[in-house]
Amino acid sequence: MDKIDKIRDKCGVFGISSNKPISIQLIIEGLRLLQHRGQESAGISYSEDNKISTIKGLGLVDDVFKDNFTKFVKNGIGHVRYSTTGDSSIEEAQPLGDSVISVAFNGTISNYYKFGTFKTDTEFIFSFFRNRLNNLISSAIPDFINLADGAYSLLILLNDGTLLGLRDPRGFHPLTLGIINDVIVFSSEDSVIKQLGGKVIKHILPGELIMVKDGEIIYDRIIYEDGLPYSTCSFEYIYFSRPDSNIDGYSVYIARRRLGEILAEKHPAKGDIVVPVPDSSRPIAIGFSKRSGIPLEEALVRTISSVRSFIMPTQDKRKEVLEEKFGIVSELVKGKRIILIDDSIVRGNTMRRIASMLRSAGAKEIHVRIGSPMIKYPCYMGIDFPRREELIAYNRSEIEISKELGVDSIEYLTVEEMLQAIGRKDLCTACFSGNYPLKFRYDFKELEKVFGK
Ligand SMILES: O=P(O)(O)OC[C@H]1O[C@H](OP(=O)(O)OP(=O)(O)O)[C@H](O)[C@@H]1O
Ligand SMILES: NC(=O)CC[C@H](N)C(=O)O
Ligand code: SF4
Ligand SMILES: [Mg+2]
Repeated sequence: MDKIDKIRDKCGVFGISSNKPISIQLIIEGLRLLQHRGQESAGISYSEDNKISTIKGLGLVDDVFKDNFTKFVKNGIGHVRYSTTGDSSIEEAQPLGDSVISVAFNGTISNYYKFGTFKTDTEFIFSFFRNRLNNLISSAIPDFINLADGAYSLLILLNDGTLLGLRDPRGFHPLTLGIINDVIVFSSEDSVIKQLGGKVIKHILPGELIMVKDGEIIYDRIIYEDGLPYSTCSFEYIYFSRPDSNIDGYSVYIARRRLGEILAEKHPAKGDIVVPVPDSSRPIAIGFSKRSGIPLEEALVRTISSVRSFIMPTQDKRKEVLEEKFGIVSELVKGKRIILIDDSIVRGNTMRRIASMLRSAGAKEIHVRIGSPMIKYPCYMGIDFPRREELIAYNRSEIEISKELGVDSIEYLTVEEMLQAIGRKDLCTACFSGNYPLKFRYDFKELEKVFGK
């Protein structure tokens, strides 16, 4: 696999705990609805007769688990992965564990490489807890929180059926607790719980540990508090999460629409139509159109529904997806001044492709407006932007980027405007600002080497 070109997404976790055996299809369904968070591998661990079994495979949830796969279990965890450490091999897929303990997590342990030779940060988590099972709550988890830096929305399954859910003290990525027909569930995103006919009990707080077993909550406490605010990933609002999700009480859809409104106010453009780059930027374009009064037209049509280009593992694959991903309604763009809206630009693959499609279809002018700030720095907290050189905004001005992309103008939001739009100030902005809300200090050259080799 081409590591140099890799920019990867984050993962999705889903866990269940029931007082009577239920079909494992509930976990599969949960993972399917979280597929947008990881398309590299899918897996499930469940406990039965005091023993954990794990089934996992490479590919999409439907490639790994067929419709007729049945099994009745009380407690289990599932995972869809995009690797931020190691490879995308089956050995490194999650859940990762043995017959006694299994772990599934979303995030990146930024300092895992300091604790030994581990292929992935997940392997570090597994080995950390494997030898400390007797004192899990009293010392192992507090010790882990003290030692580990970075992001983790973590599920741990034990052979006796106990299921633990833990969110890191900065709350980088979401983790939600809910109930679906008497079954307690953990899910990366709350929209999935609602879609499956359940109720959200709570957004798990930073540093909060919840323990459930056989459908009952047996422990729920904030076990680590240092008085520092959340540093939730702003990218969850901009791109990763589903628009119908709510993170810590803030709606993703409304945040995206506001990003578009503020974009129109602070970075207006003269144009005939506003065109979103499907899918994630749609609510941003709606906000832009509403605030500017310029009509929205879906001149770009997404032709394959299930694939996100940015999270494909190699540059070739991303280009392949992009070649097939968009169709264009030429009649809408011919001779027109287009205001083209996307949520973010990472490498510029998408924008390059679309700009050339619009030109070929006869667009007169292309003005790009982006619903987030320029991505200039790597991420070591759950998404892999391993090398600065890959990022189109690294060491380039807006004018240079517009030339590089072949568009007439480009403007991004500032960090302040983005925070104002989302309505939260307590967000991580490291990939935009270079301010890393990590516990320890690092030599960033070393991190680039470890994560971006
Ligand atoms: O600059 P790039 O490296 O091309 O990455 C940025 C693009 O990737 C994402 O879309 P993606 O196709 O992953 O998913 P989406 O359909 O949900 O927008 C994002 O929404 C941008 O369109
Ligand atoms: N995207 C993620 O959350 C990845 C989880 C973990 N760091 C892995 O590499 O598997
Ligand atoms: S650096 Fe960017 S992508 Fe990474 S956690 Fe922070 S906001 Fe999210
Ligand atoms: Mg997109």
